[in-house]
Amino acid sequence: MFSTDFLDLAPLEEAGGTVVLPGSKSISNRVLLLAALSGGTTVVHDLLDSDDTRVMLDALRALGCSVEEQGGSIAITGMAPPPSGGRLGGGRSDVDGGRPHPNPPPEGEGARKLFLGNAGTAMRPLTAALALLGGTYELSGVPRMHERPIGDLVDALRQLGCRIDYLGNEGFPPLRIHPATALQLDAPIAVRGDVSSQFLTALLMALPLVASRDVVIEVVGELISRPYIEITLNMLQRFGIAVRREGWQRFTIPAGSRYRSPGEIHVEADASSASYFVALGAIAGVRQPVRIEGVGAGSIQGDIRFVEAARQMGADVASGPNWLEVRRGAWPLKAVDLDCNHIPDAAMTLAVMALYADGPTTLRNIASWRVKETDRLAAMATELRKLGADVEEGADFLRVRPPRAWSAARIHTYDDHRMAMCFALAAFNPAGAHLRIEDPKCVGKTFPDYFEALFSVVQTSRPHIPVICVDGPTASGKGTLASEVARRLGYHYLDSGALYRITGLAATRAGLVLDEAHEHSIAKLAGSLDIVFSTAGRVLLSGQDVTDAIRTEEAGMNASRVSALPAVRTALVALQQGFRRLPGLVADGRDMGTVIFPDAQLKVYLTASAAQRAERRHKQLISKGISATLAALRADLEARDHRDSSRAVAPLKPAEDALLLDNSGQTVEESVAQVLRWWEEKQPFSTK
Ligand SMILES: Nc1ncnc2c1ncn2[C@@H]1O[C@H](COP(=O)(O)OP(=O)(O)OP(=O)(O)O)[C@@H](O)[C@H]1O
Ligand SMILES: Nc1ccn([C@@H]2O[C@H](COP(=O)(O)O)[C@@H](O)[C@H]2O)c(=O)n1
Repeated sequence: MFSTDFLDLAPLEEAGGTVVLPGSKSISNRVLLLAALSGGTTVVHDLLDSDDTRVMLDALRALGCSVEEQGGSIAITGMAPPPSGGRLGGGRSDVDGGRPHPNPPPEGEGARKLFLGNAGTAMRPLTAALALLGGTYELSGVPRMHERPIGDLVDALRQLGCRIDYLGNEGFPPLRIHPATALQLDAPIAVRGDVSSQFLTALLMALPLVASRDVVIEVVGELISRPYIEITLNMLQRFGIAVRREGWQRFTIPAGSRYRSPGEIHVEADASSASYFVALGAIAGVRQPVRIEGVGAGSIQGDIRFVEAARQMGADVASGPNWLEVRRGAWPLKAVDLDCNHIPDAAMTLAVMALYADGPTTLRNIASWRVKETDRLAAMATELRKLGADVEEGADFLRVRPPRAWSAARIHTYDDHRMAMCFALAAFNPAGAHLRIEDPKCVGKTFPDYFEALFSVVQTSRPHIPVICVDGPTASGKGTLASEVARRLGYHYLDSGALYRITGLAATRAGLVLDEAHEHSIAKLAGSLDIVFSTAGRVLLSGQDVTDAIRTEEAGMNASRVSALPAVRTALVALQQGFRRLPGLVADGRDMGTVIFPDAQLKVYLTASAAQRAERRHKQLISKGISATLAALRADLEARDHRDSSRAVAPLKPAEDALLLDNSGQTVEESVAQVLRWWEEKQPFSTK
């Protein structure tokens, strides 16, 4: 996951390849709660690992469920019934025993506190289940969760006899739940269906816990987002509850319903997450299709119907039971006028596809967007306008006219995963306008590796991929600076010196003398090195860890010797240029800006006085327990600098367009800040 402040997207050109999608959030959180409410153990395969599922798992643990990792799957052992099989919740007389028994708060504590982040799929169903199960709880979340309505659900539960207080604003979390006194199950329970379908879902999942008789739920108003109710009914069926339904207005939980674990259950991939890759294929699947694995025509998720909408806009989609393949069909895409009530989440992706359409696109019946992670109608309109689109925002619709002139834009994401994911698709704009996605880690809610997945199937020409070069003499701090700048920007990092160090080490180990007479043998060796830079910061040569072996002063000197041989340098060019991958690269060395990436967008030539550098290296070695004298170190580095800058090929020197940075008097943070400022000044959406 990209945990940077922002992620800059270079102009993208095409897409093609395969993505395997993570599990559905909607199914994952329903399955977790149902497993917790069932007796015995349920092994859940392909569970989504994201912020919202982590929040649910933490809550279930706090309630006394056992949660165990089992070879990539999760085993949930449900809340046990009370030891005596007796009644729960303060001695209610109308419900039977044997129901799940949440872990009560420790003696003396008022309420068990559950923090549910911004997960509506945890807040709503847990409110209903805990209100019926008994015990005292406080349910809270992030500030936005406290702005998301829950009043209709609380009203429905209060009709039943549940006792729930608002701890902040009336109608919104945080909530305090007390044990109910007596439950009224004889009259139908009325719940509004036109604000969020999660209220009905919450009741459908909670009421089987107390269905000593038929329990009827009546939906007031037009039920929105019906496909999510279909998922709920489907999951309930898998856990032994056969709800009877009359249209979309009346649902009956039969008397004697009781949760039964299916033992094992597979979570299908997220159809809403698939929408970004369906759109990707429609926009950029020019020479090859984008293949999506994990979800397909057989999906139980309503958002799979996004495929129909994408087809209407021109996407060429082939499908199998659990895969989709999407290519560009009509281009530009065809403008549409659509009722999106059945695909509220995925419809956000249509709003971005509309940027590439041949006329205005209208998305209707999307009022529910206003009460999601953010007010998505307002957020969408604001951010689409930044790109140059003409947008009309209605109470429950959005009309998008594609930009006449695209603008580079910083996309604010409002802590809303879907804003980040769908806006990334604007990077294919024909104007090549740059895009900055703010707070990219918000995708962690449902698809933590979204951007990694995206980068694995998109292509662009090399010159579009940003590169920052940091060249300079030894011990000037290039590696320290470059790796930190890469981390802050979410870019790849190339330590080109390590390649020469490895070559020197491999050649020495092969018994080759590091001189001109062996130039071609060393070059041949350099061209065939099996090198891995591990994510843990280790360097492997043919599977062997050489991290420490290449860091000695001797290895540095040997690197300098082999690097003076032109054939060796040539042998390493393609390898180094191969590091230029999306979303960008920071490379440090001696000739990054002059030879390897002459078109780099920013070149920095980093220096410090020889005395400073010798002192830094001295400290570095001493801290590793390696003894050295300042005088010897200074002599060594001056000898190395001399060899590096006087060699015939790619000598150490500043590129003509490099910015000079003498960091003798600077801290590491000051030099990093300086380079990031220079980088920012080069961005098209710079505030300067
Ligand atoms: N601006 C700075 N102020 C103080 N110390 C620094 C600064 N930059 C780097 N250092 C320290 O100097 C030492 C050498 O830095 P680093 O290894 O990054 O240099 P380098 O230029 O990459 O060296 P080489 O070319 O030999 O690989 C490190 O211990 C680092 O923490
Ligand atoms: N682009 C580069 C990088 C390094 N070298 C040579 O390798 C030696 C070791 O580099 P470090 O950055 O790890 O110290 C260095 O002294 C250079 O001789 C190079 O030529 N080109």
